[in-house]
Amino acid sequence: MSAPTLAVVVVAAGSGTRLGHAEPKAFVPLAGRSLLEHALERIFTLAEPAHLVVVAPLSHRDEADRIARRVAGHASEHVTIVVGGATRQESVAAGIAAVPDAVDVVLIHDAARALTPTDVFERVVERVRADGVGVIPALPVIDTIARTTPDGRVRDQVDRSELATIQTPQGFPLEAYRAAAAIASPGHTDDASVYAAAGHPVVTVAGDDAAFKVTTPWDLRRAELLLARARPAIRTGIGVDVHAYDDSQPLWLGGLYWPDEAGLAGHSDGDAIAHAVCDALLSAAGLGDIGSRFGVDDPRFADARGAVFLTAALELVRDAGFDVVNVAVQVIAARPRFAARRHEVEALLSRLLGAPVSVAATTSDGLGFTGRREGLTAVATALLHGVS
Ligand SMILES: Nc1ccn([C@@H]2O[C@H](COP(=O)(O)OP(=O)(O)OP(=O)(O)O)[C@@H](O)[C@H]2O)c(=O)n1
Ligand SMILES: C[C@](O)(CO)[C@H](O)COP(=O)(O)O
Repeated sequence: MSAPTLAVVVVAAGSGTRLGHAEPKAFVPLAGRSLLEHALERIFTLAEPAHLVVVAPLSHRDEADRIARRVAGHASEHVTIVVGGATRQESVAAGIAAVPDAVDVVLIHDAARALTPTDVFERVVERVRADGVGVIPALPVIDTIARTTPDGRVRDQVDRSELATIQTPQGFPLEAYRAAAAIASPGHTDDASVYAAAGHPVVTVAGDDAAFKVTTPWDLRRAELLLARARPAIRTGIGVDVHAYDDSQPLWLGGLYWPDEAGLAGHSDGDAIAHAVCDALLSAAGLGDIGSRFGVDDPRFADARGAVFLTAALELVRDAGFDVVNVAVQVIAARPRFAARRHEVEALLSRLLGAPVSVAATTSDGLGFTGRREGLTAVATALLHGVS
């Protein structure tokens, strides 16, 4: 991919005092994913490729890096993570400094506006490119606005037809924005005011109700409800896992220990059934896969039994607002002889997942690597039901 000429700076370094969670706001979960991840997903569906700069708190720099690279996938080379400052304005400055020089248009976006639809980004970019001005999404004010005194008395009303509420992303020609930011006084609460203070024109395009800033616990609940409504009630997923036999290892399969059988090689205990089921659950919930969720560098999962992975995957799926309807597994292997313990495996997995799990097994009639008794394959499907 040639170097993008668009950059998006996502500011995610705020603490979220008004939301009141232990972790910084951008890392608070919303339907199983962080606010930051939701925000980035909507940026990576932009038609125009963009260089992404995420501005994170020092404490969550590595977490931001993991999230951004997971969402960016093959575009990860165009991701930069920087550490933010004490105010939003300082965080934006840190982000802008990291934007590559090949960029000509920059968008500045709040991670807290996690559900901002992609078309708002597109409207802003299009207008900056067309007119070379600063562009901000805006919505009309719908409430009556009054000027009040510090002790709560109403002084007068303000003509709301002249007012708008301002959202992000806010877009600018990069060079002009950098020059404006270099001479800006502190205390700006958005980027358009930095740009306008240097004498540049700023225009509005239509904002979107879904681009609201998650600020209070009520906002988070509203975001959860919006996602629940958008989510289809039923989802299916598929998972496949293959492991080679390793005579020096004990066999753990379907959560059970199989004495006198050759084990399976692999990270953790090589339980291909449990791993395929995890992938099916995560895939159905749109939560990635076992490798990206429970990486080999995560000490919780070194040498972990299948049940540990299944319990962790189930927790993620439930946090994302789903219940498991059922899981089906097909094992393809010459050994172990499965029939004698099938019911035991089904009972154990069903108990772990709180839903029926059925397991079937077949050989491959001597064909392929399973036929040559080199390894075992497990294929699983999962059906989930949205509950929130
Ligand atoms: N020092 C800061 C302050 C804010 N932000 C980011 O700017 C956006 C808008 O700020 P706001 O929602 O007000 O976030 P907080 O400052 O975290 O919230 P609060 O005022 O409740 O503490 C958020 O995405 C936030 O992460 C930032 O990157 N650096
Ligand atoms: C940039 C912004 O989201 C536009 O509405 C807003 O100004 C951020 O202000 P905050 O005081 O940092 O929440």
